[in-house]
Amino acid sequence: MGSEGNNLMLPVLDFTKEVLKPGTNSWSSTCTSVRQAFEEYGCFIVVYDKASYELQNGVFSSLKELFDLPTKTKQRNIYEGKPLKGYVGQHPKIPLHESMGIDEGTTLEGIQNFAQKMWPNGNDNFCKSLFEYAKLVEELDGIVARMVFESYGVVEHYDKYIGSTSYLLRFLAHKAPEQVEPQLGFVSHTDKSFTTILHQNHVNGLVVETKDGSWIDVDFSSPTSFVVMAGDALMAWSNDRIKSPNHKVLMNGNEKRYSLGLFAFYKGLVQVPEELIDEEHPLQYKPFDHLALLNFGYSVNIKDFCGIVQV
Ligand SMILES: O=C(O)CCC(=O)C(=O)O
Ligand SMILES: [Fe+2]
Repeated sequence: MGSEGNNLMLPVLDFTKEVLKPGTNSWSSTCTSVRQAFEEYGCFIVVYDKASYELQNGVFSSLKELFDLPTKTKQRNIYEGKPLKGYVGQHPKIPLHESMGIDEGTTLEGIQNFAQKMWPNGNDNFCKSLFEYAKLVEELDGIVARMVFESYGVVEHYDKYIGSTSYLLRFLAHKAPEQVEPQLGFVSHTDKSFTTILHQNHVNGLVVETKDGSWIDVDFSSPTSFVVMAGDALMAWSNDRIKSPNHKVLMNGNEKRYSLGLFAFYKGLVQVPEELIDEEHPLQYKPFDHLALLNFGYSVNIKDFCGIVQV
């Protein structure tokens, strides 16, 4: 099912058990692996077993229920100036794709407001599953962020990150293609987030571009697998040590794919830490307002927004 028939794989990092305790040996070695994976691929797979079987089932049956609603109902979730939030579907260029998002998607209030729009009589199961899921993934994002900061020797950035980050929770559905050949589900792009954490049902489809232009089919069909991806804001923060990878969705086979993305946005100025500027790595980005980057246009290059032209 390879997009290019290659055998490339993303690194797989184990985030279960004692790895999650700062100060242990496994924590320190995982911090190093996180940094290496980010610098080499811009993303990696994490094995994270906090979500029970019941929760997984609850989340994916809620997503099915959501996308089975009439288009008119789904269109009630409008853009309102927040990229990634408004309903997208029946787009002629990507006919298999549908998506919609919840701003402040890790808060019960955000999830309930969204559910109210979709189901005016309420939907407790949806709210309960999605809130529990969002909290677990938010926690995972915090662990990854702490590991990144620690691996670059700036662990003191962690508290500020946790206090200043807001999350957009995005739901995606991709229909199975009618053709035998793989079909584009979602166009190639980089994320504008600091980090994005993706999860899916058992149907693969995510493809990620490597530095040398090959494409990796990402197998994260196991219920305990998550993809952690660097967005443009992490690329800028790291002064280009980490590159936000191009990625897209290619659909194959005859099953529908449901996926979720948790997008972290920093409410305030993102600035390259002094520790990451040296002769080998001259400053590449001016301090920038992350939410302004998002509103600047989803397809713009971050270098046109806040990049420093090297002379
Ligand atoms: O569905 C996926 O796995 C990827 C979705 C994605 O790239 C996005 O929402 O930005
Ligand atoms: Fe993406």
